[in-house]
Amino acid sequence: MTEVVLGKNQYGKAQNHVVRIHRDTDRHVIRDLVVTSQLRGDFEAVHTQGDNGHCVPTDTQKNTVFAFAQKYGITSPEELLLKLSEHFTSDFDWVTGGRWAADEHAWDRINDSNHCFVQNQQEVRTAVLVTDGEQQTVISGFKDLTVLKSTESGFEGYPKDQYTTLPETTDRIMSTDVATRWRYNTTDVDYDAVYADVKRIILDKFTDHYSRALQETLYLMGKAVIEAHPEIDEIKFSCPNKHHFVYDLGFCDLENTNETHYAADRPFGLIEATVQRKDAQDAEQAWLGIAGFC
Ligand SMILES: O=c1[nH]c(=O)c2[nH]c(=O)[nH]c2[nH]1
Repeated sequence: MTEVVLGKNQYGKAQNHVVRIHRDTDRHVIRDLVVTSQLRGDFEAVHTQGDNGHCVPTDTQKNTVFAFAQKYGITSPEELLLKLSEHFTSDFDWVTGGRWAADEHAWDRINDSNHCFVQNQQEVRTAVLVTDGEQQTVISGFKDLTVLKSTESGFEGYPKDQYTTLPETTDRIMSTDVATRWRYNTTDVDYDAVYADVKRIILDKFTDHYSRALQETLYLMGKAVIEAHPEIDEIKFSCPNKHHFVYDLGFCDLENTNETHYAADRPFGLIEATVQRKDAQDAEQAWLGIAGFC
């Protein structure tokens, strides 16, 4: 007789798109979030017995996201996720944890208007909260922050074999779409302020040195974040190296001294790294469910 058991599971409502206007004064504030709520706990019977007695509907989870946005406002994505987690784990005693995630699109004011906004397409902010019993782990980040430096980057000194054709360079374009996530070692955080500061550090570091490889630049970014923020134990990056090749215009006798480039969209280098506080606690469980490296 083959024995079959239920393994790890979680369920909920994905991608609840909630736009909350804070309109206590004429100067409105907009928070635009896509929120996913998933519960973990004793859901054996719903899977194996057809017994929904423990199955808090995904529809209820969706309603709770919108109700909490209204009731508490959205001060930061992370704080909304923490409220959802505390609610579900305290109101339903078989819910022992879960995973809550939010992507946030930022809006800027048009001409400093009180109520007209233009979407800021710079990056998408991300937040994940994983709750397991008493343990709450918050991982924040962003993706799709496209940056480019037109000089102060090179790549030399690499090993060469019979397959190497890449010429060494001390002056190339370096460009990437920064995707990063960082893990907090506490939930006592001013999430919006730290977010703004981590983004500032990453952009500052991108500019402040001659880069010998994208790897070096990512490490310097991560190191600066960990040094400046004791509440962050590790930060991960996943960054494409968006190659820009100097276009050979010899066919029409035009000189091209590092000016006109062919921006190749593929293949691309893919540079991924974790920078962490030495001796920080391992938190692999919290990273599970994050697609790709980060
Ligand atoms: O910054 C870089 N890192 C690499 O590992 C690499 N490999 C490559 O071909 N070009 C580059 N550039």
